[in-house]
Parts: sequence; C-alpha cells; structure tokens
Amino acid sequence: MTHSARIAVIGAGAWGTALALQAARAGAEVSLWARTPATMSAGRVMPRLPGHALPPRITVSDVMPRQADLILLACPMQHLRTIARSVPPCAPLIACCKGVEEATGLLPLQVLGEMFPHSVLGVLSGPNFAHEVAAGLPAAAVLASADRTQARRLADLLTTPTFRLYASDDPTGVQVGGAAKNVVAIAAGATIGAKLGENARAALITRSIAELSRLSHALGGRPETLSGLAGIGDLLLTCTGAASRNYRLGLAIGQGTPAQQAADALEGVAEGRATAPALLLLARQHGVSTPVIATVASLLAGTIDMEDASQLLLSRPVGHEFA
Ligand SMILES: NC(=O)C1=CN([C@@H]2O[C@H](COP(=O)(O)OP(=O)(O)OC[C@H]3O[C@@H](n4cnc5c(N)ncnc54)[C@H](O)[C@@H]3O)[C@@H](O)[C@H]2O)C=CC1
Ligand SMILES: O=C(CO)COP(=O)(O)O
Repeated sequence: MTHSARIAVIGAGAWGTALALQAARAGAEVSLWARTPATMSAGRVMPRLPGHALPPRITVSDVMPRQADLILLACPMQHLRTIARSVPPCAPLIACCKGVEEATGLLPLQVLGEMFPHSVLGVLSGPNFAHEVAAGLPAAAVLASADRTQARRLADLLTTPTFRLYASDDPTGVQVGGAAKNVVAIAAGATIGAKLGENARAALITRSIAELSRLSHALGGRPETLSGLAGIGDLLLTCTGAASRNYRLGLAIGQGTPAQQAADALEGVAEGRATAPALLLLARQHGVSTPVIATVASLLAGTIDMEDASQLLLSRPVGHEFA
C-alpha cells in the first residue's frame, strides 16, 4: 500500500478512542465515528480519557466514513447490529466489542457475518484497559480471522512496539474468551466484595478456564485459545484490575448492592451483565456445564443472593482436576 492506511473506528467510547489513538500511532489516517450528532470535537470525546489529546491524524465525525482500508467496530455489543447497519461494506471489519447479543445468542462475528456475508471479518481482543492503550503503555492483544494470512496482514496495520497484536485463526475461541471473561470478572469482584478471600478468587478464575475451554470447544473454537491473551490474559486483567467495570459491578453486588443499582452507578458499559444470561443459554443449548456463568446469571437476575451463590459453587462435587 503506497498511502498511509485509512482506518475507520466506529464508536468514540473509551475503547474506540483508545484504538483511534493506537491506529494513529501505527501511522494510519484515522476517522473516528461518534454517535452523538452535531459538533464533535476532541473536547467532546476525550473527557472519557482525561490527559490525552487527539493527534491531527484523527478526524472525528458523526458521519460514517465511506472509504477505509480497515474498519474497527468498538461499540457496546448490544448496539453492534444497529450501528453496523450504517457501516459501508468497503473494507475488512474487525469487531472490537466483547460479548454475546442478548436477543439472538450470537457472537460478534456471527452478527456481522449475517450482515456482511462477503466481507473479510475479524475480532480483536485481549487484556487491554482503554486508558492504558490510549497512553501508549505496553500491551498485547490478538487479532483473529478465519484466514491466518489475513489475520496477520490486518494485525500489522495496528501493531507498534507498544501494542503487540498477535494473529490467530480461531475467531470463535477469541470471541468466547472476550465474552466470558467479563462474566467471570463479575464473579471475581463479587468474591472479593463478599470477603470470601483471594484464595477463593484464584480458584474461581482457574476453574473458569476449564469452563470457558469447554464452551469454546462446543462452539467450534479451540480450547487452547483460552490459554492465550484473549482467555487467561484478559481474565487476569479483568478479574484483578480495579479499573474493570465488570469487576467493579461484581464487587458492589458482593458488598450487598442490588445488581440494578450497582449497574446504574457504573460509568460505561459492563458487558458481562447482558452477556451472562445469553452465554448461559448458549451453553445449555450445546449441553455444556458452566457453573460460574450460571451462578453469575442468577446473581444478576436477583434470584439468588451472595450466600446462595457461594453455596452453589462450593457444594459441587470435587472430582479429578482435568477430568
Ligand atoms: N473500555 C475498555 O477498556 C475496553 C472495552 N472493550 C469493549 O469495547 C466495547 C465498547 O466499550 P467502551 O468503549 O469501553 O464503552 P464506553 O462505555 O466507553 O462507551 C459506550 C459507547 O457506546 C455508545 N452508546 C451508548 N449508548 C448507545 C446506543 N443506545 N446506541 C449506540 N451506541 C451507544 C456511546 O456513544 C459510546 O461510544 C465493549 O464491548 C467493551 O467490552 C474492549 C477492550 C477494552
Ligand atoms: O475488556 C476490558 C479489558 O480487557 C475492559 O474490561 P471492563 O469492560 O470490565 O472494564
């Protein structure tokens, strides 16, 4: 490519803004699409990430870009379908959201696959707090597409020494990791909020990896993907990092705040909330046992309290570790 890559970022929330900054750092000309109409400016977008100014390579607009070499969709999962309706099918599309569509039980690329059957599709996921990526701190993630060569080519458009994008040809495993880790993070936060201890949290995170691997396998992904950046990597970050919105939602629930009230108090989207029941349904349809996801779904629905939740998990039979 002789010109700088043109990268369109759809969604000017925390993650979209951070990805726009990263794409500019990688040398691209960037258009950042913001939903809010009228005069978009750095001043409107940046309060979410204080301390970072938008460089001149980034233009912000409420009009969808018509031309791009790559399109990054960085909106909340439950709005992906609506927002994608306005996106032109002019370039490979990368889903940067993490979750399952509640109304359909579909993963991001299944939603996009229905809408853009002829486009190259990929997913970007991994342990990445937006504010750190925006600041240019070192981080790594994975970009997965069905075609390994495409995945590497697209990852190269965004990779810099401080944002290391590994390629993968297991988009299903990567999406399951990204969706499920937010649910596990709610459980981890609740464990700490209820003062069950750090041993309990470590056990919960580790056992959830088995759960996620089973689910990934049943949905057509590879279990080993869950031991990579989009699995263990993101679990480590989100289940221990106090900046995680999903963890903070769980923490408040564990301290006794009703789920709805805890969610209302959060700034930004905690994807695990809508994803927990959707993922549970998906797991049941595929005959996969997912005790952690089931417990979080019940906690969020208010059908059990924290004491019931810990009893449910602690009363399960203790078998062979890797049975
Ligand atoms: N914030 C982070 O550190 C990271 C977030 N992600 C993922 O990126 C996705 C977006 O998250 P954030 O940027 O953090 O969200 P955010 O909470 O910062 O921003 C929400 C975005 O959703 C838009 N929005 C709100 N209501 C809407 C509606 N009714 N219709 C259409 N758009 C609406 C807002 O305009 C804004 O762009 C999520 O799936 C999240 O899991 C992934 C990695 C890191
Ligand atoms: O996905 C994230 C980090 O990889 C962000 O996590 P939260 O949405 O829980 O803040």
